[in-house]
Amino acid sequence: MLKEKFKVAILDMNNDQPNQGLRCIADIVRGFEDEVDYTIFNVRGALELPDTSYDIYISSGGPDSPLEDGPWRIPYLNLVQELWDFNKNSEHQKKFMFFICYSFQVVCDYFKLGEMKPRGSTSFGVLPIHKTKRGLKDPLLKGLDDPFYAVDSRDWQLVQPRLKTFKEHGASILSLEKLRSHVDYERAIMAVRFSPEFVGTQFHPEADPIGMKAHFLADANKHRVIANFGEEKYDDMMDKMDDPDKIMKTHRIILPQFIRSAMKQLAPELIS
Ligand SMILES: NC(=O)CC[C@H](N)C(=O)O
Repeated sequence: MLKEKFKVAILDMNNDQPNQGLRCIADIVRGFEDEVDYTIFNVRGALELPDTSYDIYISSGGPDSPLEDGPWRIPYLNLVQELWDFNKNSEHQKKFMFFICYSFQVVCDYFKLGEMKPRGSTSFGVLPIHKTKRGLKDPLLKGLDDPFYAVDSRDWQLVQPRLKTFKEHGASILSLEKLRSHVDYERAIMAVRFSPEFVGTQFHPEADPIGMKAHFLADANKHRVIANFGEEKYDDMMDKMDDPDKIMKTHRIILPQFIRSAMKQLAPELIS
């Protein structure tokens, strides 16, 4: 008998801007091509949204303010709420959702988990991400060191978590950005488990060294990074990209592990 494939929806939040993220997400999902079919939806650029018939939803990063009042926002949040309610009301069948960077920010703001605000300066590069106590035990980050390394690229941050709201939702903080020595800064929240099925990261778990390297070797991008962050930061970032223990490891573990574990929960008898 032909096995039915799992349905994956990739929600492209890039607003038609060139980016590396979507190719990386699609590459990871294609790694499961025997088990899944996937469709890409251009949410901000073309107001496309999946219905609730998919099993797994992966929502990408994207440019500009996560508080932007675009026409995509209400329909997008309605979908998130519908999937959230579905999980609450369905005992066995569940919907799985992964929120990356921009999507993480949008949904953390929607769930009112903390203050979403612009940073003093852009955070950009391959940075160490620290696990919290909960993060050390959570299956999302299993197999990664503490700290582990990931691509961070953002002007916004989620700080001052509302712990009461976290508790009410059953959510937990899984990782934080590096401790900054100047005391006035607050550490941004880098990963959240919203529920057993909904998770998100402020960093980019999909980033792969090949794409990142190609992107930053291109003259225009190289010059932009050097002009904004200096040559030292550029060289440091390029070095870290080659290190198999840094973004390659994060790329290989987080999203594939999420997809595998979702499939296992969706149809335990089909996956060995
Ligand atoms: N890489 C991203 O998705 C960035 C998200 C958002 N535009 C920010 O600057 O914080």
